[in-house]
Amino acid sequence: MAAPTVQVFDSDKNVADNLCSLVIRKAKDAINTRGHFFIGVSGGSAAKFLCDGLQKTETDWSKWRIFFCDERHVPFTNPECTYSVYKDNLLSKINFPPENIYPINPDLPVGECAVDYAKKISTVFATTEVPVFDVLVLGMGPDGHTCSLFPDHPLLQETEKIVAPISDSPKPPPCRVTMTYPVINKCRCAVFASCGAGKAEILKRVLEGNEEKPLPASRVKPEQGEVIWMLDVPAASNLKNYSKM
Ligand SMILES: O=C(O)[C@H](O)[C@@H](O)[C@H](O)[C@H](O)COP(=O)(O)O
Repeated sequence: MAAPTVQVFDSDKNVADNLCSLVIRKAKDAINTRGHFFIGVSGGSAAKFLCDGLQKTETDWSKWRIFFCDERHVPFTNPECTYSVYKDNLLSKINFPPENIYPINPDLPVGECAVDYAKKISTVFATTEVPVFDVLVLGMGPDGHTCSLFPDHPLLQETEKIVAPISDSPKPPPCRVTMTYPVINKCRCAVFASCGAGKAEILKRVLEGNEEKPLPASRVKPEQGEVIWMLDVPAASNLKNYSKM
């Protein structure tokens, strides 16, 4: 398990550009070596970065399989739905086979929905083992949460399920479906994109804190994979050691 790589850029635009370049590079490698590219995506600013940047790219979209690191348990028509953000702002603009993106089924009650989503992932990966994602694109909230894994929440202790429901999310909406550490920490590459001064304090704790009860974002430590943090200067401003790209 290597230490996280921290990359600091002079603007959020450069964070977005570099995030998209990394994803495209990883997609190319995965398609060349294994035939498919399995990616998990998140909401928030990471969604905007990916939707804006990836639509300009050349890739074989038929080889992509897109899943959600977490999703709000709301109908697709609800503006809070992360799947619809990608559908409206990326998929509608590229030639993407609609069957190769896997939203949750929000018509199921949240507990069943999580079970159904875990099954969907295992079916697409065609494995009974924990699936290995090529890339998980993650965001981090100002409380240090990532996916829908929040500080001090019992889901941080999940060791079996790869996807779990949550119905008491401190960040609204309260009901969500989220990947858990057993699958997150099997991925080949986890990349966080975090921008803005509002992230500076928590980033110092996440990256340099060495805390007894690590914050959710600090617990992203893929056994065989890498963790990359892409930050802008304001987000990185409290860190001791970093060099600007
Ligand atoms: O469903 C959600 O609420 C988001 O996925 C959320 O977890 C987000 O990733 C972080 O809050 C960081 O968001 P920003 O990068 O926009 O600050």
